[in-house]
Amino acid sequence: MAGRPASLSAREEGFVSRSSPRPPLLSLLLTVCGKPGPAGSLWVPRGDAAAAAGLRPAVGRRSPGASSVQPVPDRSERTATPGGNLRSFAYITIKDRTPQILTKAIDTLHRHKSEFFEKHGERGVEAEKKAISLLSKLRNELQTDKPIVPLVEKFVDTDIWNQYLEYQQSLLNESDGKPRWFYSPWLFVECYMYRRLHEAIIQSPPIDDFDVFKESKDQNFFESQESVIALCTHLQALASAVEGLDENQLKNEFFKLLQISLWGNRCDLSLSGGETSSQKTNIINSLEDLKPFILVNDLERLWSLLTKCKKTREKVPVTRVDIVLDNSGFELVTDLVLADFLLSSKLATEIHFYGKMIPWFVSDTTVRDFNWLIEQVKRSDHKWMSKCGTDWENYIKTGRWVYHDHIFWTLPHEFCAMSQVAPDLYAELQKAHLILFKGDLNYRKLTGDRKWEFTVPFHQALSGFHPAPLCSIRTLKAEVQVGLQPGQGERLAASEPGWLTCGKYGIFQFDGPL
Ligand SMILES: O=P(O)(O)OC[C@H]1O[C@](O)(CO)[C@@H](O)[C@@H]1O
Ligand SMILES: [Mn+2]
Repeated sequence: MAGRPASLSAREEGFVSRSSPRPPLLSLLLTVCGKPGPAGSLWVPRGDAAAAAGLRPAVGRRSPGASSVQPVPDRSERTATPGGNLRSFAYITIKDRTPQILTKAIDTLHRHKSEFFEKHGERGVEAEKKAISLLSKLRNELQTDKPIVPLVEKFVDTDIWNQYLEYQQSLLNESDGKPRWFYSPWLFVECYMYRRLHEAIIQSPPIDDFDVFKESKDQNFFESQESVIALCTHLQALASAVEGLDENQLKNEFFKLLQISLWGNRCDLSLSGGETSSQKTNIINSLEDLKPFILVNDLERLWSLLTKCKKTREKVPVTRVDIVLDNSGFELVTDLVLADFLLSSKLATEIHFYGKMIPWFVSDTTVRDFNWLIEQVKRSDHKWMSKCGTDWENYIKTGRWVYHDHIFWTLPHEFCAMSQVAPDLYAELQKAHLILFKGDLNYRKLTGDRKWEFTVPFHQALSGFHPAPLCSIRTLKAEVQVGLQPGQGERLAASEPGWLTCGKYGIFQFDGPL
């Protein structure tokens, strides 16, 4: 790739330089993300520079009167890949992957019809029909690029979502009409899709607590059994040896478990359109081979931070590590194994987890998934696996592990808006000595999903979001990456056009005092 054009770097395009009036909350959102606001433009499914600025492309790009969006080459500045794939990842996601996910959700509801009948009688069947019809309507709206419509139910976050929709509307010129699926920021429409999916379910009582993704999440866990056993066995062996480890050995093990947690992030089910994506081989054996794929490696900084805390434990008895979880199934096991080790190695004394309040991006962890997985691990026939489950349950009972729910994680806002939109959550995160953000979606929200230059410092891309020292642990599955060495991104692009989105590369990217 010939690098990002200077015209797209470090500009306030599309975010702060608008003159149209905004509702008060929206103006607030613009100011909290730093003055003059995050640089770089947003990813838009049918994005070119104008669309990225929130401006509609010329009407001619859409066949007049056409009921569906025709695939057209995305001539966005980001597509200068050798070999010439002219479509952005955002476009492909909204055009292909999200309808596929909706189709799978509809199919899942169909397959549970008799279960709904057994549980709720005719009402269950009627509810299933209703949910399916709402989801089909949603799929149609998306595929035909209809306007984004407000949410209609009354859930805890309905008002804030609708305010955010107004904000998106306010970014458009009067003649542009309503925000639409293919011409709005990708992060926003992708989140909106999952929120509308949830709306379809909660509008269909008595099956309003049905998680259409539960089955796939559970399947991912079961298919990864061998790796889970290997990990639990490794963890238990480590726990019994940990006291005798010297500083270097301990550091080595810490790095190993962090890398396992990183590669666990390859198992998300949204990138694969809801298809199975589990860990079938023992990941511990692959760590050395995978090292060259770590593009940013700030592990030493995590180590020095936590060892410093450990050394001053007499003065400050609590070291708290917060983990903003991503996917359930195998990835969650890797995170819990890491969390367990942090306690047994005394690198931390308390772990706080954050999950999603509603089913999200197919495989994201909800409290139900969290509890279910621990229960499964505990009930295993395998001695060491079951020991892990018992320990984990005890950590929760004794408060060494704490699970938090917050609706902010399933809002479309980038994290620099958190201190204003969810000050209670921001205050909670401020109590941590270190926050680990798992996964790609969290990275997109940390960086605002903007077209940053690859060399922009991570600290800058966070746009004022600094609740505590933090680290993103993420495999790359979206076209945003900051903090690279000069030339690094360009070299990767030249040798591997899909490097940003294929999930093969990973980062440990830290922000905090040195
Ligand atoms: O589970 P993760 O690592 O957040 O990955 C989910 C990713 O998959 C995608 O949905 C792929 O489209 C991205 O939008 C998202 O960032
Ligand atoms: Mn996820």
